[in-house]
Amino acid sequence: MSEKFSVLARLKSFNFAFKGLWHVVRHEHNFRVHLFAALLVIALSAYVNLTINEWLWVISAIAMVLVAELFNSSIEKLVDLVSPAFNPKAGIVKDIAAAAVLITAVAAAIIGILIFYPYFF
Ligand SMILES: Nc1ncnc2c1ncn2[C@@H]1O[C@H](COP(=O)(O)OP(=O)(O)OP(=O)(O)O)[C@@H](O)[C@H]1O
Repeated sequence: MSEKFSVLARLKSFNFAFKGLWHVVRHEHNFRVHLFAALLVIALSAYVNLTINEWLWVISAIAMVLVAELFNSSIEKLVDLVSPAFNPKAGIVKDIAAAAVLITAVAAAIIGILIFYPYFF
């Protein structure tokens, strides 16, 4: 049977999500690097006064990278939990999660170049 809707329970879920976010901000260097880059890009976007459409692309690209980084960190933690010892399969799982971040970062870089190039050259 499904539970009754509770505003308090929903607020607690938000709290768990922020707890996870705060954990990666404090402990994951790669996430901090991407977050710092995102803040720089947002500042640059405000400086050159992007159009609404350009803002949509920039925000989507930033979110895509940060979300991939969060899933990557989560998968790393899960792998460490279920396979603390060396295991080639565990390594592949982590490598694939890292590859997902790489793809999003390359796509975000291309989006950034296409959007900002006309403002500077
Ligand atoms: N249990 C394991 N068994 C086999 N190989 C592993 C294992 N854990 C990690 N590896 C290999 O080492 C690489 C780095 O794993 P690690 O957990 O140290 O990530 P990381 O370097 O902390 O990543 P990031 O820098 O993104 O936080 C993995 O991509 C994988 O190739």
